[in-house]
Amino acid sequence: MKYKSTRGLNEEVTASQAILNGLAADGGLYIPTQIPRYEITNQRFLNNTYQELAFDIMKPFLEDFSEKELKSCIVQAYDEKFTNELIAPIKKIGSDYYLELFHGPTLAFKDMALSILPYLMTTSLKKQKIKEDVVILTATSGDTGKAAMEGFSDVTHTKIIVFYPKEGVSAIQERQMLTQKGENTFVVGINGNFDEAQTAVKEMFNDKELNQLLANNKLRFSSANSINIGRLVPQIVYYFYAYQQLVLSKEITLGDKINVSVPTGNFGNILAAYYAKKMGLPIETLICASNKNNVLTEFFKTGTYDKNRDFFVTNSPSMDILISSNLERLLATITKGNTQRLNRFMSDLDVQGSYSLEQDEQKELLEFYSGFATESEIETVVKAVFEADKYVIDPHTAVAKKVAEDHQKETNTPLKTVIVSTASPYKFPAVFLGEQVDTDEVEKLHELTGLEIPKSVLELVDLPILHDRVVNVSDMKQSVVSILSL
Ligand SMILES: N[C@@H](CCOP(=O)(O)O)C(=O)O
Repeated sequence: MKYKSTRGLNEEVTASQAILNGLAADGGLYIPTQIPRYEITNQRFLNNTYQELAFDIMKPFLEDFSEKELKSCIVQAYDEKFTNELIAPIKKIGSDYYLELFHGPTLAFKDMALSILPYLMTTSLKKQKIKEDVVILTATSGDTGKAAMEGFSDVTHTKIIVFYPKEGVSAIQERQMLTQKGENTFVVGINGNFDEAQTAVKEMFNDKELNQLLANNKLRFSSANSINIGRLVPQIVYYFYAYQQLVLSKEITLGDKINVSVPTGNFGNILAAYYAKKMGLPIETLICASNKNNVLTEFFKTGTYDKNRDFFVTNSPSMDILISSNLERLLATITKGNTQRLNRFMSDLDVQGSYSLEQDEQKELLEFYSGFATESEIETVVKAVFEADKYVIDPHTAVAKKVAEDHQKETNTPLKTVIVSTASPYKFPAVFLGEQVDTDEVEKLHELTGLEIPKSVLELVDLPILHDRVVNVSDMKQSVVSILSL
């Protein structure tokens, strides 16, 4: 198994090279040259622990990792830093199935991949005999940044620089980032939105002058965003694991189809579900759930992607995104290797802010159902779920729940739908409480719901603020130069 660029660069690289590079040299995203099959009827599937399943699913994607290397990465990643021994438990609430992906150290689904990425990265450095240190450039709308810094904190031969929209994350998300320890961690607020952060980061990856400066200082860039296949591949695992749990609890029979509803921003999480389906997981419909920044809803309904619209800062900030990077990987499947066509889409997106698929290219979109939730719908859902079942969900999960309901109403599907629960409600207490609250006021959520406050949230209030950089978007490159003393 090798990886190639979505944009047609005539070079195939190994998994460890793709992980180290992050982005291909032509600006494209790495995609696997083939998607391996995983038979859920195999003898091991139903008996596997999360860690064992992670090995079986990830191994074919990481062909140049030895069995010993991959097992060591998995064992170090999925350990007691997850507060639930199942790592990614399914909770049946009423007639819903929530796949809880927030039991990691930073309380968001990003921990599922960012707990293992540092190990994959350092193993890749050794495998490729690279003497340079890696600078992980990351753009975040709130969750990736903290999870990436936590994962890479004080990891030798790495430095991590995170850019986040200063006015576009929750108070808890910001405090989580600003209190991050580790000599090698840097976080920079920007006067701009996530799209601007991500675009500038991608530009830096392909900035020849900057890369030369890095090389002169024995450094090289990589990414902790889901554009890196080292982020994407570990995210495939929990879809199989969810299915396994549904079978074991007799909610479904092995072979039954299910739907998954995924809160979607940068399109990485739902793309992992799409890859799981291609590998053989019986998923009928991939429900792409957006917030008010509903560029993807329109895309799946019309075949036109148009980012020329207002950018809203919402109560589900991690999904405040209008340029969903990973959609490029879906386009690579849709265009069936016609990289000229894909490049046309990408340049149209750059130049005019939109592109449209032809009728025959829209067939693959039928795998998806799309919908969105407004801010007030999110609040209503959060409250309704609590009133009905005394279960607290975060606003991103509420988006997935609302769009799953829309899908159910519209299609009357008899299939079970897994709602992907991407963050702890304690990261966004304001939505339940109906008022902005600071870090020292989160017990209000506990008083009203009885939901246990995670230790890491309780500790936040006493941790010192360690980062205070804020820059304009146009100064992001300069801030990297200055942080790295280039
Ligand atoms: N929702 C993300 C945005 C970046 O997405 P990623 O999955 O590509 O890292 C965030 O919380 O930062």
